[in-house]
Amino acid sequence: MSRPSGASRSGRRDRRPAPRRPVLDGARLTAYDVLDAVTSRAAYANLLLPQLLGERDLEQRDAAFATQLTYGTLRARGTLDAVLTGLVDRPLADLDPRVLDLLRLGTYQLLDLRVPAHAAVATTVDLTRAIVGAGASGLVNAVLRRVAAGGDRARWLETLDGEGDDRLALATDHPRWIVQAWREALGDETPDGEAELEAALQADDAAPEVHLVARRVPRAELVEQSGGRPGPWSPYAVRLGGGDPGLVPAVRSGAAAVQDEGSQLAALLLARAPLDGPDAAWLDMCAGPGGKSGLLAAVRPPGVRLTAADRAPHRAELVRRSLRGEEDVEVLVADGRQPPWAPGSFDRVLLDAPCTGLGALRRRPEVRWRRTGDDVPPLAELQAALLERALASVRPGGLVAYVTCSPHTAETVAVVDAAAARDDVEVLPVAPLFPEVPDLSRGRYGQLWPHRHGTDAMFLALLRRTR
Ligand SMILES: C[S@@+](CC[C@H](N)C(=O)[O-])C[C@H]1O[C@@H](n2cnc3c(N)ncnc32)[C@H](O)[C@@H]1O
Repeated sequence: MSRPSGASRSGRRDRRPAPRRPVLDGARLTAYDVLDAVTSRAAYANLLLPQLLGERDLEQRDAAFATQLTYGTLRARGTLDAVLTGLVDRPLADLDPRVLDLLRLGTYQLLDLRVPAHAAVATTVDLTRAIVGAGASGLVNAVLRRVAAGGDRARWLETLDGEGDDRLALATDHPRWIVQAWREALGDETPDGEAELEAALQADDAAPEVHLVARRVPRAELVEQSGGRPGPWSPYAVRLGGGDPGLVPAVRSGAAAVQDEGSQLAALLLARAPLDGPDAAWLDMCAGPGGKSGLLAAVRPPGVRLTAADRAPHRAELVRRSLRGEEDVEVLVADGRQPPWAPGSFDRVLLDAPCTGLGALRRRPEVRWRRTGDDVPPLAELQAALLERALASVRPGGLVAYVTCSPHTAETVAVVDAAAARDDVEVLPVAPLFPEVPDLSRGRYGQLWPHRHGTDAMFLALLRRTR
């Protein structure tokens, strides 16, 4: 995987004549540029990295290495910082942020990749000299040599000597508060306790498969076009082993799209639930960017009108694009807490609530360190307010599906339990609607997990307004 500095053929800076400077390694430079953007302007690696890889024309092998470096370094930040803390003579927060990112990049290679120590150190020192200056490169050289002398991750974990959740947090690259949130979320449904907790945490560290949704194309045709295989749970899902989904004809035409199979089940929850009485008006209350609306539009029975709303105008615009070509749909820019529609207007409402997104940690390597436990209470308050309005938006007897891409108890069970305590609300168990999906029950609700289902950790709940 590694390449000595000087062997790179790619990256704009590589091609510049630099007689007295080392030729920079394109993969490592790209990884550094993403780390720097994540640190300095809160960029999202999953959006920026593909853009840079496209612009820089890296060879496939280098692009794969850049991806591994970027995602691995971002995910492992807690462990890397724990190692570095003991080796730098000042608080890490007092370092030049560029130097800290370079130290993390080098340390990740030493701990987790089979990059020879001399290559990991030398290439990081070269990068530091070019990006920050010669003074900083001395510090990076000295610190990385000490990291290398401490051995790989397993040896460093012994040295750091954490116990219980601290050990688990370091070993699986999660902040401690997320370890605790996962333990609580797995709770009583966990047959093998700690072993499953560790499996759940480790699953956040593996690259997810790409899933497609066959909206307006038979799934068998999408399987053939994409070379994928049918997803096990959603009748519309195709799981790809590899390849660029953008090249699949049905994706290009809009008849199919990229969508996690768990998100497909969340939309199907609303569509599948049995309903007495009229069934003509559906609402997707927090619809942007329109993934679930797209599937709802495709699977609704004839005669159902779909309204999709989002507070953010640019997100509503994405919903419009996702619903292009669909008839009998309406897209609104609206705050679900103060909706423009009259109470009781809908037969079914999907509330895919804004949440921490902790259920999609596989896709966003930096999110686990960007989020903190303090983010949860204000979101839970917003979720409760939106759920109250969602219940007011359905007619008596109407259904509300409450879903989040987070398994955190405060955003899921606690929000729905509080609403279900009302005497005009009834909980409908989720698992019987998906008999094909094993280990779905979280009490009366449903919980998908990457380690169990190969999906994002979507939470699913179904409520009926009784009067
Ligand atoms: C989890 S995302 C929805 C994802 C979407 N259902 C999909 O499948 O593509 C939550 C959305 O809620 C929107 N949102 C946040 N607060 C809102 C509010 N008060 N009213 C309506 N939408 C809101 C956000 O703009 C965001 O697009």
